[in-house]
Amino acid sequence: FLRMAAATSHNVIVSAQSHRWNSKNSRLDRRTANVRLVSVGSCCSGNRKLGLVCASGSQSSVIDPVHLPSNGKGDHSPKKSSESSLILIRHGESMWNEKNLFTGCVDVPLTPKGVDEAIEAGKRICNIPIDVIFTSAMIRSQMTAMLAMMQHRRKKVPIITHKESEQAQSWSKIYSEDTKEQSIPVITAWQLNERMYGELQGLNKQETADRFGKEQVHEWRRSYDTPPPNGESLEMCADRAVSYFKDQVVPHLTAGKHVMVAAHANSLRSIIMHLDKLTSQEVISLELSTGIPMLYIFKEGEFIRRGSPVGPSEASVYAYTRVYNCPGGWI
Ligand SMILES: O=C(O)[C@H](O)COP(=O)(O)O
Repeated sequence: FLRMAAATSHNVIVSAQSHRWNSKNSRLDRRTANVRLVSVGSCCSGNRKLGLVCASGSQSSVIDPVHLPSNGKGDHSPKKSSESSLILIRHGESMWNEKNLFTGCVDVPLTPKGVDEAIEAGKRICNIPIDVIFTSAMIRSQMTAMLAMMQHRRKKVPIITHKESEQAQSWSKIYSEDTKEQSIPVITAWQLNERMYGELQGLNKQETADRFGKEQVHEWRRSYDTPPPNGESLEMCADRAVSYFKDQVVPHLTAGKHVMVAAHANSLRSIIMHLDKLTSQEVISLELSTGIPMLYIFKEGEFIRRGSPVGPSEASVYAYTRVYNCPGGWI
């Protein structure tokens, strides 16, 4: 089956436990089978999943240089990847998500469940290289980024950079190159904040639907160009979030840096709409779950979607799947 799948120019991912991985690997002729065998397990939770995922599309070479498989000539030197990874993650459940309140630009923290979601997300991305982190100016996205990074295998310290004034910049200076090397800059940006929900902020979503009608509230929440009362439409949110992404995030990817962006449902929907070239109709069905990391590979100016990492792979090639969230959207 693997040879047939590979012969039909499909990239095939076989996710199996490491001992099965080795047995399959010994039987396969790696030169003919464009097959990626990964052992999907969690570096932390210990649970392992068996499954076969056929993924067509280009093979990612974003491999952690620490674990590079030898190329058969005894050469273990890290292969410089011509690709960068981009991780997008919506914050974990917030205290107003739990109460089903419209949050928008109100700055509320995570719930304990949201903390757990951020930690779980960190386990799933703990082997994916990250050189710089972007968050919104809101605590729920910053908490998510920090908690996720606590799980990262490299154990680098994420440090929020302060450039709001010359004094803030000078007073937060790090005077050791080694320490800087062991840090990851976290850049906070209001442009990545959640869309401003106007007069809906603080209202209960169900009560609002009862009052204004389900269709009207769905249009406010999911349409591209209909703003909530005195709030931002997705289009208005995209004007700031996508512009910031292009001007500030993409240059890091172009320079070969690996980036994580922790933000919000709608600021990320606007960015994903841009990355996936979704129409204003298609974006209506795009829903993002809290705390689920999404991986893109940036190569030669293009973004290749890789879905949500199902877990760190011991073979350090990242098992990823296109995970659908019914109905219609994906996470
Ligand atoms: O701002 C909020 O209420 C949530 O973060 C997202 O809300 P939505 O799912 O209604 O867009």
